[in-house]
Amino acid sequence: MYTAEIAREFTFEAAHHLPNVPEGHKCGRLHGHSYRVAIRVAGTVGEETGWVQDFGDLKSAWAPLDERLDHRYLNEVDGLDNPTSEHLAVWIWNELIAELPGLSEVRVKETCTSEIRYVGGGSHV
Ligand SMILES: Nc1nc2c(c(=O)[nH]1)N=C([C@H](O)[C@H](O)COP(=O)(O)OP(=O)(O)OP(=O)(O)O)CN2
Ligand SMILES: [Zn+2]
Repeated sequence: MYTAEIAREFTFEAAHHLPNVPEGHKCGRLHGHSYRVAIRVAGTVGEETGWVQDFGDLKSAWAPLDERLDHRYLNEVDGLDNPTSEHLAVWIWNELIAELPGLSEVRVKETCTSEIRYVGGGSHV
């Protein structure tokens, strides 16, 4: 018996602006990103199954979120009025945790060079 982590990556396209940045900050203007999201699930590798969880479960859990995020204006999505990558990662975590109780990490990349990683916990909105 041993534990492992599985991960799956997803992409979606969306527009946003950041309402709370200082005046003149480029991110205050409407713009878009090709977002990349990675979700990880940790658990015991089943003796019979040989896996932590079916990769397909991660895909199924993500599907309704893709519907709510892809080609959307994120500021209009309920709970994402200030859609920083950090807030988006927490939002994704909160949406997935019931479906994926082993969720261990959500990563969000809005550009090739920037990434945020959320592992749950803390107090947040
Ligand atoms: N900690 C965070 N910082 C920034 C966020 C964020 O969500 N969390 N978001 C932004 C903007 O969304 C911006 O679009 C991305 O900015 P940046 O990483 O600077 O992207 P660029 O590709 O424009 O950067 P280059 O300098 O051109 O490579 C800003 N900060
Ligand atoms: Zn942006």
